[in-house]
Amino acid sequence: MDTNRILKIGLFGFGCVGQGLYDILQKQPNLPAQVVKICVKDPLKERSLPANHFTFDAQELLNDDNLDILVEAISDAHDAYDIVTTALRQGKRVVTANKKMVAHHLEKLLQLQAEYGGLLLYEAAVAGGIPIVRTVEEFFGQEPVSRISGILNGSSNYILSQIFKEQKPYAEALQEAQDKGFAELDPWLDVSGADSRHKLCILSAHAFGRVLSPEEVPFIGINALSQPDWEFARCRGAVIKLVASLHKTEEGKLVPLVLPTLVQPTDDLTTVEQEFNGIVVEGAYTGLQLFKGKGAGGLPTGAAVLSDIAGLLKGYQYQYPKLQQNQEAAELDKGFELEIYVRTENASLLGVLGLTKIIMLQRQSETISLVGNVTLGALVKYQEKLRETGSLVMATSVHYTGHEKKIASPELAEAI
Ligand SMILES: NC(=O)C1=CN([C@@H]2O[C@H](COP(=O)(O)OP(=O)(O)OC[C@H]3O[C@@H](n4cnc5c(N)ncnc54)[C@H](OP(=O)(O)O)[C@@H]3O)[C@@H](O)[C@H]2O)C=CC1
Ligand SMILES: N[C@@H](CC=O)C(=O)O
Repeated sequence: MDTNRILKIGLFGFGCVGQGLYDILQKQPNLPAQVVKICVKDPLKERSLPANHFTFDAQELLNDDNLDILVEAISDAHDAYDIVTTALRQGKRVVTANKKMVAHHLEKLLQLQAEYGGLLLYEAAVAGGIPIVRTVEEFFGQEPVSRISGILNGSSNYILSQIFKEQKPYAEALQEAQDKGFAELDPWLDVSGADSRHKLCILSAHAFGRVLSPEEVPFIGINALSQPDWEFARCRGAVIKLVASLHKTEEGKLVPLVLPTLVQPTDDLTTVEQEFNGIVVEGAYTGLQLFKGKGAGGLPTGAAVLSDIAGLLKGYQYQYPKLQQNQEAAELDKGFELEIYVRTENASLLGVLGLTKIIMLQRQSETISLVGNVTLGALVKYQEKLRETGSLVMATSVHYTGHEKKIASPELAEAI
């Protein structure tokens, strides 16, 4: 960071990410940046720093004109929105880690920056320490991208690794993800796939020039998985990963999805384990590239925040080149078909999903499992019902292509 005076930072939140940033700044005293004041919520909580470092009043930081940059790293997306929009209305420079807030309010955040001259960066909001936002924004700014897909939630990936590799029960693996600071305060966001969907929406604006609303992205999480699903994966010689994917069809329409997905040993994502994230970007000229790194945790995420701080100091701002290029927002391809594995106790749901090319796998008392093709439109429409009924929808391939009738294993296949 090249500045001739100490940069004064006002920090909101002193949990995993806030503390991560603070610790990095302590580890590198040569950095000309200092956290001057920290705003937190709970006055009764024990802190690792003396009390005079903290305030419980957000206005104290928002009204302090001596602060150069505000860093927002709190767990509450509503309060984060209030803090960030207030700061942007004051024309301030802000870094946020809050993907839920950015995904739900990107249009507004862009408008406020244009209107009041403030700046907002959010590298930490997507894939922790992997510099994917800036890579997509900068490197892929001019090159058409046809697909961006991968593992965007460290907690889910950690849990799946623990279940597959260490044979740990789900609840124990989730508790570990929470203890290690990977999980959200409300871990439903992680295990339901909602957090991955938020990150996919953010990447969409940079990679495809389309501000996707989270409501447009169907999501099913790893919380829907149970024993027969692991068995199905094993029979197919695959592992299960939570994959978020956005690709462009030949007609130029978009297909966004967040689903547990069968990943084969030959697929790039198979090497992405524990809290790591892995993102495959397919560019028109560069072809496929895999970006892999720590997707959660205090230090990797704190490092992403630090890089945004340094970026702001140098006057860096997102240009959203794809948003500038796209005059008309790309439509979603609601008719796009993909092959899925479904397990449900709600037979009527199978009817409304409009599945085609069905292969019945198993019927055990109330539980039915089958493989068939479904459209994106049906998943968007019935995702809530699927979640409510504890049904699982899992993509049978990361490539979403082959609709070929492949029987999972002779012992599972009851009838065709
Ligand atoms: N953990 C991770 O690996 C990553 C997290 N993120 C995102 O970063 C943000 C922070 O996550 P994380 O550090 O894990 O969360 P934690 O739950 O560890 O910490 C949250 C912090 O926010 C504070 N806080 C909550 N509400 C308020 C409020 N209204 N005003 C002031 N402070 C408040 C809490 O205060 P108190 O201490 O008093 O409870 C706490 O210090 C979230 O948006 C998360 O999604 C992004 C990438 C990775
Ligand atoms: N809870 C998130 C934290 C980083 O974004 C995750 O597990 O990926």
